[in-house]
Amino acid sequence: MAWSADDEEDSVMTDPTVVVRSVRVRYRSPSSDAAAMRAVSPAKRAFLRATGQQPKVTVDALKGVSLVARAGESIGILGRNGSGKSTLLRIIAGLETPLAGNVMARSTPVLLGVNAALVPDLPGERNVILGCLAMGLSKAQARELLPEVVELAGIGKAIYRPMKTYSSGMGSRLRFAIAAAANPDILLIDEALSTGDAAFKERSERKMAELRKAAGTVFIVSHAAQTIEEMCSRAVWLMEGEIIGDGPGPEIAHDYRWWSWNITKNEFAKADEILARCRQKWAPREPVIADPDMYKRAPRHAY
Ligand SMILES: Nc1ncnc2c1ncn2[C@@H]1O[C@H](COP(=O)(O)OP(=O)(O)OP(=O)(O)O)[C@@H](O)[C@H]1O
Repeated sequence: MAWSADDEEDSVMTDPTVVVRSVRVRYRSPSSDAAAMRAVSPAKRAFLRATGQQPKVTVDALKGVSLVARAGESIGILGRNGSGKSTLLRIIAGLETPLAGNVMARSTPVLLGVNAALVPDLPGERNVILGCLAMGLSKAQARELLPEVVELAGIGKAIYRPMKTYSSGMGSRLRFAIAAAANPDILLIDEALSTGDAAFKERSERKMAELRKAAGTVFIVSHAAQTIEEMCSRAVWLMEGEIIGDGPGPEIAHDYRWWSWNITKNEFAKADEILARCRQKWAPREPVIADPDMYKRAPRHAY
């Protein structure tokens, strides 16, 4: 089902694959900022200094994010560095628990991350088997998929070399091929697709179209508005942990690109205008699910 702002069904969403409701994620991180040290009590400051520690500060990575993904959608997640894109993917993958809110998924999402559990000392082909096993496939299924993964990754004879000898682009391509070959219902991709050449791009687009056709959902994180524009039916623009806009891929990517361009040119008033327009036109909506039983069937996180 294509995304449509005018779609009456938008308020009651049918066929959801992933539901993210009011998710907040907060990190506590040590900080060398002198102001952070000044903010703690004198006793605590003395303790931290004596033990060589730094005070902790709070980072609100996601500040109440809601979205519903539906079967057949490819959803791009756009935003500047530190806007919360990877955090959102990790939350959807169930790798982190939110401070508040919850995430439901129709099936276990497969996250293709830069830290996918592969072994740098082993050749690419051995890592394909390991990756498939990690996604729950049997050894026989993994062996069967090997040629398809090798073809999709398209890294030639490098497949026989240890992964630690790969360029970052080659590594990303192999990880994408491993994750996609298992035909997951929900595939989460963090920045892999911008690293390939034209042939890889075409193959990966074809694979993603296949997954979507099988009524799956693909999430793609990218800084590159063009990747989102070309590959995603829908896009979510994140800024400082909040959704600025959630709408058709090309339109959101266009707004994001214009906003970024104006920021680069120090045209802050124009950038603010684009932001305000996008917020107004493509504001995220609180999910209302046609089948509330889904929450009972597939709880991933509890309040
Ligand atoms: N483990 C962590 N501990 C503390 N802070 C974190 C942690 N992980 C992420 N953050 C902070 O949360 C915020 C969002 O980070 P996130 O990695 O989700 O951003 P991003 O949009 O994916 O960035 P990038 O485009 O640079 O990959 C950032 O301010 C980041 O510093």
